[in-house]
Amino acid sequence: FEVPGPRPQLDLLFLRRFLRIQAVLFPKWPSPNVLMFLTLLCVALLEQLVIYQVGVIPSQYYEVLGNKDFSGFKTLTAIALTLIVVNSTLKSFDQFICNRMYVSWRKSLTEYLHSCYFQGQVYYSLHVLREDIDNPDQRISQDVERFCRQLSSMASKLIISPFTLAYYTYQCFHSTGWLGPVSIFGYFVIGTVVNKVLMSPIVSKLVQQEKLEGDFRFKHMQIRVNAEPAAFYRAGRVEHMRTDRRLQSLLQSQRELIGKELWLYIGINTFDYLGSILSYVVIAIPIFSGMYGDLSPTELSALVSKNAFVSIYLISCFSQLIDLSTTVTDVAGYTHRIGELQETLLSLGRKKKANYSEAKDSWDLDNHAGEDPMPGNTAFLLERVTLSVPSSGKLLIKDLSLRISQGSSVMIVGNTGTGKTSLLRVLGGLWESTQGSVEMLTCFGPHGVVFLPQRPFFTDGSLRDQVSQGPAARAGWYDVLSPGEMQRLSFARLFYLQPRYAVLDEATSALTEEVEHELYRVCLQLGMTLVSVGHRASLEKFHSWILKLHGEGRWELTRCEKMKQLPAGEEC
Ligand SMILES: Nc1ncnc2c1ncn2[C@@H]1O[C@H](COP(=O)(O)OP(=O)(O)OP(=O)(O)O)[C@@H](O)[C@H]1O
Repeated sequence: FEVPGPRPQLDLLFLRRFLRIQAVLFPKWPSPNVLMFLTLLCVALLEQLVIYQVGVIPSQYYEVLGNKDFSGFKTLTAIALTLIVVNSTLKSFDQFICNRMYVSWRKSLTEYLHSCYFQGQVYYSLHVLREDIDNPDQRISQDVERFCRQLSSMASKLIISPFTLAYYTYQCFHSTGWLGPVSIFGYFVIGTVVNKVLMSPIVSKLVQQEKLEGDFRFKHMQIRVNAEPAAFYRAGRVEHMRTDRRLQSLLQSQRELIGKELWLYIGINTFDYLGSILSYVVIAIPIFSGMYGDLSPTELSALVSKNAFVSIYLISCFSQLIDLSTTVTDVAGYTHRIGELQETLLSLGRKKKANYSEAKDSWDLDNHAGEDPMPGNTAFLLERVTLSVPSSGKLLIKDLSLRISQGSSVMIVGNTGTGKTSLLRVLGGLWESTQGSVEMLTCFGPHGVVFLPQRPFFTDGSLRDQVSQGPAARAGWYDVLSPGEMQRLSFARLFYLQPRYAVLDEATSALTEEVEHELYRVCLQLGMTLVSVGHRASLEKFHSWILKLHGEGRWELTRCEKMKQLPAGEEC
């Protein structure tokens, strides 16, 4: 397995992708996400103020207890209890805002990706024509979820760190001189460099593991969707083996990831424990250099306690940042996967926009009684079109010129794999022609063209939705209806929409000849012009032209003499 493109790492590409995602999470001022982030910043700052107060309480206890001051002890205890209540309330709010932010980020990022994914037919190009982006569905659902969860879990620590670092550096400088902050900063720089080296291989491993996770899930989905044919073929044993094989490679990748993480954990834990010793070394230096020679033992222990808190806290601020390394590697891995998807979606979207007008693409089902937005009686105009299979380059049709106008129905025939459906894909804007121009001069939907693909499309929704909205909740229409029933339902949709042009790709293959005849008759009576792909010769009489594809680019267009004349007065 190789991740396509550059190996995902903690590099400039990561930074660029991360910033691009941030622009989606924080689109403008004042968006709810920005406001939530600022609230989090305020709560985290307040929290730090209280933590500082709580932190210096032990040193005050030393003083009060050393002087046997009972009333001071009572006051101090009351203050400590109040501070603890305030602190825990603020901490809980901090967690609450982080969780809300996670949901809000997930909403923004997923909705953004959805808008790119469903725009034009980008989802089609992504799944059918692009092989470099694995499991886009998993990236949108699972990777975005984990990215937002991990990012929100480190949000409050990250936003507060510049403030706490600045404050405690000043405090540390105040009590230990320049030696304290300089040695702590030096320690942090070394820690970061070591961690960066340990983190990079984890990021690329994580990206690979997520791909294998997606492949494993996809295998289960394949079996779920094709449960019936698989059961007829008795495919259980083979599928069991194949699914287990995917599981094994996923588990192997997880083991390797854990192995690489071990070194990172060793790094993090070593720096954590070194940090706790470092704080006492930093305090010891002014003591041994005789700076506090005139203090009594009680005063000295109060001072040591206060200084220890300041430098321990400064070190712990840095340690917390180093502890975030594992979260950062996760975030970086997901950033690369989401970033790759975003880049591909945007480039596909731009390409689609350049080739196709959005106005022709969308139709509003509730308002289809209005004016025809594209008058004229030609639906498609093909000029010297050459068509090849995008992935293999196999030539299907060469130099085809064709005008499909109202009243001149065309039937496309030819052997298996000669490119009949591919020609419809070009008409529908799913594929691009290799040469020549394809113009669609009408819109999709009730006033223009409706496509009935070879596999009818049903989604969640009521029966009424299936007919009226076509391509809109009851799950499992595919499980409930027989192929023939699905084809009949597709025609119900066609008769409901009554478009001027209907493109039918073997739309009656599962029906009897009588029913097929009846359905085609109704189509003509409703004034539809048909572009059909079919194998039965009995269909020819419903068309004025026959386009025969011979494969390898050759084709033949003939006029059909058998065009059926509908008896006058025949009602549908
Ligand atoms: N997404 C794809 N990727 C690669 N090759 C494809 C793709 N879709 C179709 N092809 C290939 O293009 C050729 C033409 O396919 P097409 O679906 O147009 O055939 P057809 O004439 O409609 O066949 P049938 O009568 O079986 O429906 C076939 O060889 C097919 O394998």
